[in-house]
Amino acid sequence: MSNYFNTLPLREKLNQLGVCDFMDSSEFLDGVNALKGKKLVIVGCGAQGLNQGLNLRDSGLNIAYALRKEAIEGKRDSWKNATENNFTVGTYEELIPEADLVINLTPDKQHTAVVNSVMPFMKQGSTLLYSHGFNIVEEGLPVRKDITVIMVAPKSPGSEVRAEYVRGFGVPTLIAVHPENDPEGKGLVQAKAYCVGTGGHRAGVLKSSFVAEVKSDLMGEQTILCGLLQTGSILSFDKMVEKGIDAGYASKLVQYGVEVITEALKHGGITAMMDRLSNVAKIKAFEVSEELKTIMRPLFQKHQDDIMSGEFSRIMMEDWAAGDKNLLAWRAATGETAFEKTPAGNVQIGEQEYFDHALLMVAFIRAGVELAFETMVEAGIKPESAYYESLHETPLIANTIARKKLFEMNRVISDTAEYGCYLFDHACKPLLADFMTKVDTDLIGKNFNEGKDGSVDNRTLISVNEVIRSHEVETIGAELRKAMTAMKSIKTV
Ligand SMILES: NC(=O)C1=CN([C@@H]2O[C@H](COP(=O)(O)OP(=O)(O)OC[C@H]3O[C@@H](n4cnc5c(N)ncnc54)[C@H](OP(=O)(O)O)[C@@H]3O)[C@@H](O)[C@H]2O)C=CC1
Ligand SMILES: CC(=O)[C@](C)(O)C(=O)O
Ligand SMILES: [Mg+2]
Ligand SMILES: [Mg+2]
Repeated sequence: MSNYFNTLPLREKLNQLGVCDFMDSSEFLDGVNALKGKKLVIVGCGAQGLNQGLNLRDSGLNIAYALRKEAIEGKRDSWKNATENNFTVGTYEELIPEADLVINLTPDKQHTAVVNSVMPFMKQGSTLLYSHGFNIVEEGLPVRKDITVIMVAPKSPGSEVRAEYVRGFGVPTLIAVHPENDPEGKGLVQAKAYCVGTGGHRAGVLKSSFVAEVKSDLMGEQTILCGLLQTGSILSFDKMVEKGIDAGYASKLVQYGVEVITEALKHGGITAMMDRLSNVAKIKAFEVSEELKTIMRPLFQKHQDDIMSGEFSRIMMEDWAAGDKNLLAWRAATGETAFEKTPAGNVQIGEQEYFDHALLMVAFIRAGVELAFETMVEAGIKPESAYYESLHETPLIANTIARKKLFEMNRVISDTAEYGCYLFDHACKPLLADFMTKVDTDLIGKNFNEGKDGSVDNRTLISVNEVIRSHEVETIGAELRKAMTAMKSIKTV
């Protein structure tokens, strides 16, 4: 086995990175019919496994879970997830031979072992489905040639795949067929039907490639979605406490603020988020985010470079071989941060206050979304894919932080995302050290508008608005949000 992407000539690399066709809703009129009556067996019942299974069953499909023997015998959480939700549970031997579709929702680090143990039981002409392309692209696992290999990748944490479906919406999703494994030409039809089953077609679907999904998903999760939300949360909290702001207030402002602030982003892009600030605050947040973009751009580019070259995968797989030594140590260290250990205070914070008292967080989010988008597009990822991966998924990740802080985010996201999140956080904090020495409570903790008469220079404001609104993430976002007619507002505070 070897990194599939690195075996491709440059032309083919760019070709596969650039596969990205927005699929019109008329492409999904056949609903789940292509999979109706088929036996769908999900291997793994964790963040994606459970939540996709609940959606698929509600969409009328026949779902069962094949779990490893130790999970069944040990009544592990995956067994509890499946049985408490009244799903049929069995072993590979019991369920895989009858399966028309085997859905591999185990951790990426286990994929080679899992697929090699499941494949011998898979019947001729069955299909293997992934929700992330790591095993195929970064490890190059060869799959039996009679098996169709497809991907349906929700651009969302597992918990929100379910939450948005229950709201009558869904999450943006990338679908793909592995060019090396589509012997009967049925991959796309099955991927579309599965995507309808998860509700993804209500939010937006891109016909993508395994390569494009991996190289964008790793970038989004390591930078804006998890890495910068972690770094920004910790730095914002620590600064407020350093400056004497009540720790309970600081904890609540950060924990719930990231959700409130990004809910505006979800509905109206960076423009809508920035418009929630007063004119004088918007100009300040713009200036701060421009400075943050300058400081962090090289780090975003390094993450994308390491993802493209395979260097990220190499170092992460070294940690797999070391029994997740770093992942577990970094997870424990995150749990020891003051932010994680300080409960949100029993204090009332109004929805607008989350904006007026947290310009720094608004600036972090604008800078991170734009940098992730720009860096992905520069690397050959198409704007539509970059939008889903940088802007739209940020509020979905923020929903997990609002529930139980960074603990919940790092629990729900994949171990792959969690590992990349910590890598970014460890590099970003020192990068921002000088910048943070200049930050005071006007930017985080207190009302920026206090003591100001609100006057601004018109030409400056006009110019700031123009820069914000003309960014490509805003123009492509406005287009893609037109298709999100079922998007619902969530109750944030
Ligand atoms: N988490 C997310 O939000 C997203 C994840 N993905 C992708 O979805 C896939 C699943 O990730 P995620 O849902 O986070 O995974 P989780 O870690 O949440 O769940 C993994 C599941 O696999 C089982 N499992 C673990 N090791 C093995 C093994 N060796 N053999 C068989 N089963 C095993 C676990 O159960 P037990 O240990 O009890 O056996 C658990 O049920 C990954 O490819 C990931 O990249 C894609 C988009 C988002
Ligand atoms: C939730 C998601 O989309 C991630 C961050 O890519 C993941 O968990 O791997
Ligand atoms: Mg992702
Ligand atoms: Mg991921």
